[in-house]
Amino acid sequence: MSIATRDTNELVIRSRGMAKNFGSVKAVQNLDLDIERGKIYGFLGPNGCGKTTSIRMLTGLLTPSEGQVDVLGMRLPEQASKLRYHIGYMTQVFSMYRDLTVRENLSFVAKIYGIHGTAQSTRIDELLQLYNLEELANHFAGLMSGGQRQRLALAAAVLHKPQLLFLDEPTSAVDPESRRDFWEKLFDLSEAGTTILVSTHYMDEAERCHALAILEHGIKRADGSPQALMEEMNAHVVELQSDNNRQVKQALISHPEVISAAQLGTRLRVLVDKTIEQPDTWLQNQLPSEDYRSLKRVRPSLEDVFVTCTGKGQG
Ligand SMILES: Nc1ncnc2c1ncn2[C@@H]1O[C@H](COP(=O)(O)OP(=O)(O)OP(=O)(O)O)[C@@H](O)[C@H]1O
Repeated sequence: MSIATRDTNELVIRSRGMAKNFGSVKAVQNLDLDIERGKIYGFLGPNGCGKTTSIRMLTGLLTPSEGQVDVLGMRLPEQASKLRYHIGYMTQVFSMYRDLTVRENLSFVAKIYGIHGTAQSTRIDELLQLYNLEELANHFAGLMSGGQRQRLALAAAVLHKPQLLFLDEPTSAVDPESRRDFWEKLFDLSEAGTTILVSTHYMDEAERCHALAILEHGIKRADGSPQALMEEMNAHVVELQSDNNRQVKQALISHPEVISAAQLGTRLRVLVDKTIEQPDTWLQNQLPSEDYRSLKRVRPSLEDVFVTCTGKGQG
């Protein structure tokens, strides 16, 4: 059965056991994904965890070493050339021509997709307006700011109205305000039915996704909605205030039950293994009372989930 013919919770991307080896480097291992239509799905992980390699396999640009991959009902790599007309891909590195103007770049992309004449100029005018590029239409892409380039790259990626959009770390070179505006555009696209797969190493960005996978060393450590990941996290979070945080931290991380103790200004955010039923009482028993001024349980964040499932414990 073609997976694109289901009408409820239709899967746009389904992979089983997807893997890629580069010689002895296992860039992606045994990756299972189920991504539903219209959702914004995130790949969260540090540099080198396999985000780009996974995206390149899902776009059909790279052949997996192993596994079964279906995207928009097309089997990869066999149907990769057909898939290309139905997806948009915004690469990590700015890939527009720097010595062409904004309009010329968009016109070039339109021609690749066979959009000519009035259809082309109408669509380009629409995109210039939508992505706030009208006044920059005749500017050279190479002379624009990070935020402007990003808007141009997004306009180019959606020019042919793809059903599925891949964005590889799209906001790493832009300021917070441009990031916020960019995410507004992504929600507009999602609302209109476009499925978006976005990779990031920013926690706040991952938290905006409908669902995400946390990747480390090419392995999926966890997946689900940000809310579910936080609720199901394998640790309790306790914050304490102390006058000698450095020392208290050292004392705490010597306990195997303490997954991490991270200093945040004057606070220490401590992740305690879920097997400890009363983490606040347990911590009080481990520390002399003069070592802290206050100690309380707090709600987990996505960063806590990331630390817990990747073992990045001593941060
Ligand atoms: N063409 C290649 N040849 C050899 N090794 C590669 C190749 N492409 C990626 N790798 C290796 O595969 C691993 C995953 O890389 P990948 O680029 O997918 O990670 P990433 O999460 O996207 O990181 P970044 O954000 O830095 O791009 C890394 O160890 C990388 O060095």
